[in-house]
Amino acid sequence: MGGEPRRPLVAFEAEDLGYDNQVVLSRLALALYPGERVALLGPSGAGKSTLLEALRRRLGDSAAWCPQQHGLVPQLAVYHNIYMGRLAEHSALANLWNLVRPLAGPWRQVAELCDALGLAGLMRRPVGQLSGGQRQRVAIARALYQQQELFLGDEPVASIDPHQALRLLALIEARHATAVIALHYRELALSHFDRVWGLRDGQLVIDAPARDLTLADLDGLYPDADSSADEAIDRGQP
Ligand SMILES: Nc1ncnc2c1ncn2[C@@H]1O[C@H](COP(=O)(O)OP(=O)(O)OP(=O)(O)O)[C@@H](O)[C@H]1O
Repeated sequence: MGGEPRRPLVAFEAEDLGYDNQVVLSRLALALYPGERVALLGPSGAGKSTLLEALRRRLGDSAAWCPQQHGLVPQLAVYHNIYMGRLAEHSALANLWNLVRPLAGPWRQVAELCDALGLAGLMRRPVGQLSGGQRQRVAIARALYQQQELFLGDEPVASIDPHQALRLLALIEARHATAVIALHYRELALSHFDRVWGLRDGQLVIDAPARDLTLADLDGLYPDADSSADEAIDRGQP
């Protein structure tokens, strides 16, 4: 009976998050527990990136990070962009050498990720020559390559079609015990996550287990809700 109370990995207790002259999320109170998969929803400008950045600052290097702007170097090959996920683990000399002649171990690991992400055959291609969806998958691969327990993703499947988005989310889930992922597919939020955080008008208005929520609850986050994208996913599923 009883046992140790669960300890959150990170918690905010009535904190204001924002920028110099603007509070974006006021009196934010939430906690992230080990093993939770959280979908972060809300209309554009609601503060999803602001919250993810704050989580990232708190969690530091223990979180794999897939940012919205990707932060890829267009002149460098896919392999090198993914390798950068763990740049800090190697000596400066090893990193320099790797630029000229890829190290065998990292090359194998990156190749395995590229296979899983549908990027096989593109490892030597400069990222600047890839499509938007391919770049997004390189950004996901770089975050997966960090091999952390926890994944923070700022719309990592935004420019990817819903069916592939499902596959990529499954890949992320399989490799991370805990995740917070901003996304726009409401149906996916309910079917593939444990918990939903919903932001609207500067507040966390939903913080609930996904099983307790309906699509209509999530529609309420969006001023001009349209579930057609989600319905498209429904129709496409076997
Ligand atoms: N670096 C910044 N400096 C000042 N204000 C910012 C900065 N980044 C974002 N904001 C503002 O903070 C608010 C929330 O932005 P944020 O990027 O967190 O929203 P979001 O929910 O991630 O939006 P989107 O879905 O469009 O990516 C917006 O009003 C935005 O203009």
